[in-house]
Amino acid sequence: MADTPRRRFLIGYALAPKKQQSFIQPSLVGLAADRGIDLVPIDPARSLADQGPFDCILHKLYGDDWKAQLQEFAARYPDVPVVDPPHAIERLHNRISMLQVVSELEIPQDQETFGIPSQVVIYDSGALSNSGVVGALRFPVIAKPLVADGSAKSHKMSLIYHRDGLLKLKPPLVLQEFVNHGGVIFKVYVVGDYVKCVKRKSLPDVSEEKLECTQGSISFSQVSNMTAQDRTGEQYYESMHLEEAEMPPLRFVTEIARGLRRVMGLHLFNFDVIRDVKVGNRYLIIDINYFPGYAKMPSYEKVLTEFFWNIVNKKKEEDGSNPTSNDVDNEGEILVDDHLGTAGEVENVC
Ligand SMILES: O=P(O)(O)O[C@@H]1[C@@H](OP(=O)(O)O)[C@H](OP(=O)(O)O)[C@H](O)[C@H](OP(=O)(O)O)[C@H]1OP(=O)(O)O
Ligand SMILES: Nc1ncnc2c1ncn2[C@@H]1O[C@H](COP(=O)(O)OP(=O)(O)O)[C@@H](O)[C@H]1O
Ligand SMILES: [Mg+2]
Ligand SMILES: [Mg+2]
Repeated sequence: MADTPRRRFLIGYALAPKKQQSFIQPSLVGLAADRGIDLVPIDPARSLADQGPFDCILHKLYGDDWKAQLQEFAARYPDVPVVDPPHAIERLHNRISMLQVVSELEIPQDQETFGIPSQVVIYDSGALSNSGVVGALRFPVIAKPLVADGSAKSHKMSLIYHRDGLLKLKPPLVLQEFVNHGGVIFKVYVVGDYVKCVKRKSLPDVSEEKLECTQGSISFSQVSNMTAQDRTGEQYYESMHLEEAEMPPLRFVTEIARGLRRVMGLHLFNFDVIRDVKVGNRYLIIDINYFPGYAKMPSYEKVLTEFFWNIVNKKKEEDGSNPTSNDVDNEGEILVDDHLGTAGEVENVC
């Protein structure tokens, strides 16, 4: 007797063209197809509810029209998961509400502690010269656009050495104390119950001497995404030995990832963590991003395919039955495959 054909699942994705190009690689589409999952593009210009039928919607699009489309879809197909719900993503579009979630985490802080850098939000230019507002901040500070909506503008930042450097800034923005962290940033990628921490180059430390003799400010954008070419001529980056930087403890980043996931109700995000050089066991979360650049994660195809499989098969991520395995290639990075609810499964395969 012939085998019953295996059921196929349809995941519709709605992504900006650049994101589609980086994320929807033939290798991902192929691996997912081997597991019975077809990834198909959604046309956002057409009614979403009239496309499909889908077993899951995957998206990173914003705007009221798209939100209305998702709402209409959810009303018609309440059982189809939308990864992730717009209301949960939206708190990441503001750099204040984004980091408020960190204070909601209930994680014991024994060997390591965590938090966020001191910061103030500035809505109007007058506040930039108001001692009552900026007086409590220690310089240098980083000025970040308040809005984090994925636009190039929302990534444009300045490192400000002194108070007079604040005056040319354009609110609304967040002024956040710059914390010396040895020029290394840890990016923790979360895919459902899967957590992976990698290290990247960051801004160099600012010494007291440098602070005293430096005027004004410098502008930068997406430092950890810079290529070697972007940095040509900068001796600092050439002299840095990223591979020597110690990783944060696995259990610690995994607990934070798990806590953030629970508080935010998101499946797909990453967060940026720095380690305070002055207090070696203190970690600061400085940024949380929805649906980041997963294609930069080694074996992202496998991790994402397992995630899709769990979603369409309605596997509870907490039940320990997630088949995501630890055997993916990790190229010297920390890889944690955290089956929520099952203790002691954190693994360092560096
Ligand atoms: O494009 P990539 O691969 O650099 O990914 C970007 C992320 O880089 P990362 O994975 O953290 O190194 C990037 O992370 P950072 O903000 O640079 O920490 C953002 O998530 C960015 O999305 P958006 O512009 O904020 O909507 C991400 O951009 P999109 O891919 O979503 O456009
Ligand atoms: N408080 C801080 N102290 C030291 N460096 C920081 C701080 N905040 C940001 N940075 C540096 O600036 C970069 C960009 O800031 P981030 O908040 O991650 O913005 P983006 O959303 O554009 O990635 C970080 O990757 C890190 O290198
Ligand atoms: Mg960042
Ligand atoms: Mg960001």
